[in-house]
Amino acid sequence: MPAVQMAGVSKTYRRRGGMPQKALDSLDLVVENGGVHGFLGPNGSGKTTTIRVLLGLVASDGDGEIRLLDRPVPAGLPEVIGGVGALVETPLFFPNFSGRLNLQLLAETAGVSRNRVEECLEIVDLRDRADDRFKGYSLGMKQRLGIAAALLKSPRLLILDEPSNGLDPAGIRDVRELIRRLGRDGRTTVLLSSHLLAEIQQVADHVSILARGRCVASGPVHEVLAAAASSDVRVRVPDPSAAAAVITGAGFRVSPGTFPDGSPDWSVIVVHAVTSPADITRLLAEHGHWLEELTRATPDLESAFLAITQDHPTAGNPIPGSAA
Ligand SMILES: Nc1ncnc2c1ncn2[C@@H]1O[C@H](COP(=O)(O)OP(=O)(O)OP(=O)(O)O)[C@@H](O)[C@H]1O
Repeated sequence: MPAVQMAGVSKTYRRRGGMPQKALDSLDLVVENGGVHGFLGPNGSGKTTTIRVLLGLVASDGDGEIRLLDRPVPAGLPEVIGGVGALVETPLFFPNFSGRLNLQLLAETAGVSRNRVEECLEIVDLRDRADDRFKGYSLGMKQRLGIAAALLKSPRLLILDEPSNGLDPAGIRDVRELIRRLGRDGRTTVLLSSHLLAEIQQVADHVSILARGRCVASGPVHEVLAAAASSDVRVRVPDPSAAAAVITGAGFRVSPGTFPDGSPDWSVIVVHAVTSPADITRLLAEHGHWLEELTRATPDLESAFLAITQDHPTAGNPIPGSAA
């Protein structure tokens, strides 16, 4: 059974005096058990709302079906919430208490043993600093303590909402390493929400991409990349602008390659939606353009993400013509 199943779930925020905002629009999401499932989407695409709905922190519009660890949400939440650990916002800890004491207090409330506190400190690599005061921790250490707190109850599902937000590069690296380790332990399924493509690409096995409150792509990371890559080819010829005109004239859509800084590189032509690369080779040869190079474009997740979300602009989804 998947850890998370959502089918046709919508959520509209209604604010007094404001336009209703449709944050989730008939969302379908399946998170299979095990490993790290990346939940990727631009700001405002509905990631946090999805997590809040899953945890019963906000109510959906009442349509569709939500199941968490195979129990219906919200009715069955009390049965399964003990098996879910979540880091949704920066957790509150006592600044003058040590990391260890903070965890021990939480463990007592949750009926968790002190041994487990030590295990969790070990998992997040904070044992050496466990007796230091929380307020002296770096942001990355604070975040790792938050993850340790979410792990206390040995959850089957760990939900992390943008855990790298605000961290410096070293903090990001440590949190990334930790998530990787957790995904490999075989007991925990990690649902990792992020707008940072590199983060998802480096740690997730599966990814669901959200745009405007809908899931627009889902599957193993390499398959999502391959699907986005399969129809683009990169072409190098001595006279790119004349060749681009020929290719466009034959009905193909082209765009320039990109330099690492994101600026256009017109020495490379990217031809989109190519079923057979041989068609491009023949077309160019017929017009006297001899190929120096033709390769399938293999975008990183960032390009795939942009291509996939291009048709799904985000920034909230006000419902036209309606008043709150
Ligand atoms: N409490 C709220 N009241 C009204 N609108 C809201 C509320 N919370 C979120 N929204 C709107 O719902 C949409 C989805 O927001 P949400 O926070 O779920 O997206 P997100 O993908 O998590 O974005 P971010 O990465 O910026 O947190 C946005 O348009 C947002 O402005």
